[in-house]
Amino acid sequence: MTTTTSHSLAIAAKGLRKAYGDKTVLDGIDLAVPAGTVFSLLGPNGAGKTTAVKILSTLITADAGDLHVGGHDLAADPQAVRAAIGVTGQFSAVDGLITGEENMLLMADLHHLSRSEGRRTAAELLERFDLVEAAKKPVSTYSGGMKRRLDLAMTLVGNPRIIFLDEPTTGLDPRSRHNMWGIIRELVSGGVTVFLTTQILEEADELADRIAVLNDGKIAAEGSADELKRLIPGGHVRLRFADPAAYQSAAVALREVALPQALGFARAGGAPIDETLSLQIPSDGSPRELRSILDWLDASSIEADELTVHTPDLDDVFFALTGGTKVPNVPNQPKENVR
Ligand SMILES: Nc1ncnc2c1ncn2[C@@H]1O[C@H](COP(=O)(O)OP(=O)(O)OP(=O)(O)O)[C@@H](O)[C@H]1O
Repeated sequence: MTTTTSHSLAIAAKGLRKAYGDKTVLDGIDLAVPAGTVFSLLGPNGAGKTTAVKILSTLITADAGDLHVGGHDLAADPQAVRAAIGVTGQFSAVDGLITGEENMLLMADLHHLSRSEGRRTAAELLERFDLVEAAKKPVSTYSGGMKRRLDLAMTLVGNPRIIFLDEPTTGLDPRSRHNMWGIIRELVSGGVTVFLTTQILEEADELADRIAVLNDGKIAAEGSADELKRLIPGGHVRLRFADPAAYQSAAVALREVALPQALGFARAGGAPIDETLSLQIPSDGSPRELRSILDWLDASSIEADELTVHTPDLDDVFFALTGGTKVPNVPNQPKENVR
């Protein structure tokens, strides 16, 4: 980022502020999104993600901030910004009463395309977004995934180089979500810049080059997914027992046996999680540490029924940075590798 000039930034915000009454939503945040990348803004409900999108896409004005989108000053030339961007998401322009094709043609009209060019663009995009069969049907009959695809297709009519996607896959089933991710990746490989807000941390992990976590009006942390994961502790090995007696003796052994501190056992004994008969041992998940844990289990004649390795994921980052649940004692996290 240090080498990125303001020239190659698709979105640049300095000191962006917005308050509603006495509630400060954005407390002077800085954003820098290089052209052709995906930037994801994460944050708990009400953190101000949509507010940021609305400001940067000219729908509402900021109270303060030096804001540039597509190289244009947002305050001085909002028209030029509007010409450079597309917005889809929570405030979608899709009209459910007319057909998908009619929605597309309406959009082509708004962009002052000629009749033939409008028809050609609509046909191309309907094809690209797998909506040809549905094109002549009212949008009210579309599934959630089809509506999102149409929404994005409509946004692309004006060939924007910067797209704001406000929670683009909320409510979609996993297949539709993955389809949408594929579409977004394709856009980015064509040079489009994507500003993405999402509640789905896996989505940011999958798509974003850089992620910023918004909390209490400030950017709590910013970086690539891997950089953010490295910010917080949370790696551990979890041993699960089917037999309460085996669990008990392992818990006692873990507390009593002097485990080598150098291997990260300083908090040996971890916090027993009673209902799940599980024990956690802080660990970076490296083969060396795993071998050491397995050796210790053998030497202590402890038979665990399951051993899982948990490395910090974006959920952990989110919890840690937004003041949520303590890291890492979150039982039954989905992203574990059972060994
Ligand atoms: N027009 C408005 N008038 C007053 N308060 C508003 C207005 N719009 C948003 N807010 C408040 O500003 C805060 C930020 O809202 P915003 O919709 O930007 O959050 P968000 O991060 O997008 O949340 P979510 O994840 O729930 O969509 C919230 O507390 C919201 O209630």
